[in-house]
Amino acid sequence: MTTRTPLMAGNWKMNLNHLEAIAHVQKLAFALADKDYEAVEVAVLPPFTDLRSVQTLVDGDKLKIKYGAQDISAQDSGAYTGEISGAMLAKLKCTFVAVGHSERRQYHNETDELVNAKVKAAYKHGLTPILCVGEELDVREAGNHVSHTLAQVEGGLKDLPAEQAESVVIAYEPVWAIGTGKVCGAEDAQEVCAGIRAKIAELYTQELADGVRIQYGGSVKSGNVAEIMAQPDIDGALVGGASLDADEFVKIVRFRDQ
Ligand SMILES: O=C[C@H](O)COP(=O)(O)O
Repeated sequence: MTTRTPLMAGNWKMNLNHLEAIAHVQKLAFALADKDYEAVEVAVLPPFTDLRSVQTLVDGDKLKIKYGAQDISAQDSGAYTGEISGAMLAKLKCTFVAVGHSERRQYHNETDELVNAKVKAAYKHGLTPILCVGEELDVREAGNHVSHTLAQVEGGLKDLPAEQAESVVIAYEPVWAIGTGKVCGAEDAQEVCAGIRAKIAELYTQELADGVRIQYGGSVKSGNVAEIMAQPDIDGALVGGASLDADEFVKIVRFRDQ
């Protein structure tokens, strides 16, 4: 049986300036240092303006916490005002980059085609994309949540070679559960995550799909993380609001203790 190391990632969204970021990561590192958390990968996704400060801290103190960006340009360089390239993120030694978060899809009209180009840009620069997918409330109510989400997975991975797809992280985030306090039931989330794994097996191989990590995101807290992580096809969490509270995020990382 394939063992997948859980990935607990905090997506700070547009919160915490670079000074607050340093204090926050120091707090996380201190709180996590007193107990072995080797079996869980921990990452933070700060705003772009914090990344250099986080890199300096992580490098300087040799922290095990990984970090990444919340978005990436599909372009390599040039006249794209406001965009940040994969090369820039790689230079800051980012490990991860979130791609296609629902807030990017909703507020910046990101399509599956653009998301796919961003996934490819991430790999081009040695970054691991966290491909975010998930349905809106009306889609869930119409019973089309699985097909909708699988279409986003297929679109995001289009023409991606197996040697890249094998390391992709998929984050299933039902849009109606993001920041609302409404958690998708663990079994409902499992249903979709199992579907995602089956779709990846169909696109590639079962062996490849068995190694891909699938996160759940949407109002994850210390109080519900254990039940979510107990699902066989859920390998981590993409945590928004609760990741801004260092003590709460540490509890989420230590989901096995909850
Ligand atoms: O990327 C994280 C998700 O959007 C979840 O956010 P949330 O934990 O605040 O619901």
